[in-house]
Amino acid sequence: MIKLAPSILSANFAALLEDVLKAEEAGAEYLHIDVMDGHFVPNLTVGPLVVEALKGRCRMCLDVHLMIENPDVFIDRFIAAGADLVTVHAEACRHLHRTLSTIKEKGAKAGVALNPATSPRLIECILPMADLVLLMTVNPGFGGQQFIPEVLPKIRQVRNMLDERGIKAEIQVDGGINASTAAAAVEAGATVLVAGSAVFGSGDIPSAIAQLRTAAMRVRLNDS
Ligand SMILES: O=C(CO)[C@H](O)[C@H](O)COP(=O)(O)O
Ligand SMILES: [Fe+2]
Repeated sequence: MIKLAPSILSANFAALLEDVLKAEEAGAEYLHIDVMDGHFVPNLTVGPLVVEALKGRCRMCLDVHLMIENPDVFIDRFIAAGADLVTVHAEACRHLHRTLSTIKEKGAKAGVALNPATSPRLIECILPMADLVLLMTVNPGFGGQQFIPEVLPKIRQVRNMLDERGIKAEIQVDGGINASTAAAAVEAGATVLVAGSAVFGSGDIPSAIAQLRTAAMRVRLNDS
């Protein structure tokens, strides 16, 4: 089953809960919250207050994507605010094993993210402790960018690494995902699709979610 993770990066922040509930009613399983610090990426977004404001107001998995330096400093606060899943960038962690352990000890699921230029070999040793591997399909920092097709072989590579080791972690793809690019990502092995502009920027949230679901399911039906 493919899961959909609309990213609030493209939502209407003046009516955030309304947009979020539309996505939930349309069947989205995760709510993707992009956290940027102006250092790891050249943009600033939201912090734990926004997670806290949404906690208990929707049933979707609160999926926090930390694009920040020194994520260890903030992990506690995001989990206390209600994050169900916390994803850190391998490129931002000096002691990735320790960081993932901390996330799990504090009671959240642990995800590890890789930029388009980073090799999956970097995370080979910690794969057994990851609940999710996020493969960026754009360079992180902004919504509305074009999907980078060169990441597709990397999705396949991570799919094989997980399958060979019998690890059940999800593979999440993030950046430039829409009804046209979703199929290739799912075909390569992705199981969770993040989409910001294609959902919240579409003007019709339920129809955008339905289109993504159809695109993903078509691949699965062709496979079976
Ligand atoms: O992490 C991100 C950017 O760094 C966002 O989750 C991603 O870009 C979603 O936006 P879009 O679907 O519009 O590309
Ligand atoms: Fe993201």
